Amino acid sequence: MSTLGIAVIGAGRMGADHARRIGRTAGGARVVAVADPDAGRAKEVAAGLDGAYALTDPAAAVAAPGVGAVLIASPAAAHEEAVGYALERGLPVLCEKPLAPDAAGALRVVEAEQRLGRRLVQVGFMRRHDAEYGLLKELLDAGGIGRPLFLHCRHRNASSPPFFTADMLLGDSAVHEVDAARWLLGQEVTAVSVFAPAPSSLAPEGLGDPRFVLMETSGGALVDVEVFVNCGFGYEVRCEAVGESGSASLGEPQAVEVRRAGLRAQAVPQDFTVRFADAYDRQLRRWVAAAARGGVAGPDAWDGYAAAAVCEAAVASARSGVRTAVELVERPPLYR
Ligand SMILES: NC(=O)c1ccc[n+]([C@@H]2O[C@H](COP(=O)([O-])OP(=O)(O)OC[C@H]3O[C@@H](n4cnc5c(N)ncnc54)[C@H](O)[C@@H]3O)[C@@H](O)[C@H]2O)c1
Ligand SMILES: O[C@H]1[C@H](O)[C@@H](O)[C@H](O)[C@@H](O)[C@H]1O
Repeated sequence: MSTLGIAVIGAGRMGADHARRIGRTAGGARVVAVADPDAGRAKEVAAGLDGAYALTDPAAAVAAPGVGAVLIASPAAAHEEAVGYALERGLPVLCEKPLAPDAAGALRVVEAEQRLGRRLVQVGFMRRHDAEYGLLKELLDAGGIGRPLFLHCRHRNASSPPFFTADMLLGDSAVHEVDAARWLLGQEVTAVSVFAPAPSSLAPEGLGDPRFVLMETSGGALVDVEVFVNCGFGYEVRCEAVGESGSASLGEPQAVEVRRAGLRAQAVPQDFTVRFADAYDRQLRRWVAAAARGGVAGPDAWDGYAAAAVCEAAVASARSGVRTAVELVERPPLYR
């Protein structure tokens, strides 16, 4: 089997992390080019990879000799353009979430794939590759707790980066729960309402952190999400599914429990690269195997579009204070 050459677009935190993982865990692939407008970052990441070269132009990286697939980890606003470079060349793509910052951009990707007549774009909703989420999905699909009535979700980050905005709290963070809910339930989100307590005085001003998101689904379930990106104590993602005949939950701490000095304690992971390390590896292995055959293995461009549309409605609801319906175009046959 020949080795799949990958161009990594965006050499920040996630680009660097994925690039390292490709060499370590995704057999049959290697990074051949790294592109970032910040030449120093591209060089630094490429230097840690055997034989990869650094560029500042994403289009040139995608067109570089030996590139057979593209991993995009630039900021959301740059995703659509980079996906376009890959699709022009018929190359498989793993694009970090969100597929685009708005539904219109994500829909243009769906339309470009339809013109090609092939699904080439996978979106980096890595929770679908997490072992606990996988078990919950199997249980729900098997009817193990009956018809699902509720998903109660919590999404907490220790702190948000300096560039984080109120809209990103929904489009960049809660977007994971939007995708997970659609996937776990096998239903679309039809309406969304966003509520907020008085913002945490410990969060950056103007961020409106935390938020409470309530989603209604096509099958009559309700999904609530606490998104709190400056909780201070660590990274915590939990989900409890409640069905007609039982409940199931994930995200309880997996760490060793220590009893000392009158306390019983377990460490909380400090960020996503720890909590979802296995999921990122599994996502890469599955994508590399599928990309070598010219396809995808996980959430596709339609999923990226549907999630973007829900987040856009959530942003509208957060601004207006009003329940907002989610409008989706008809699902094209390519994604059925
Ligand atoms: N799946 C996850 O758990 C997860 C976690 C963190 C971030 N993300 C996603 O990954 C993406 C990147 O996030 P990050 O935390 O690595 O951000 P980052 O700011 O650390 O890195 C982004 C990099 O992209 C570069 N860049 C800017 N414009 C570019 C362009 N037009 N083309 C190529 N590179 C460009 C920047 O110079 C920077 O080096 C975002 O979409 C984010 O939502 C996903
Ligand atoms: O980009 C990151 C990433 O997607 C994390 O998984 C999520 O927990 C953060 O809230 C988000 O900002």
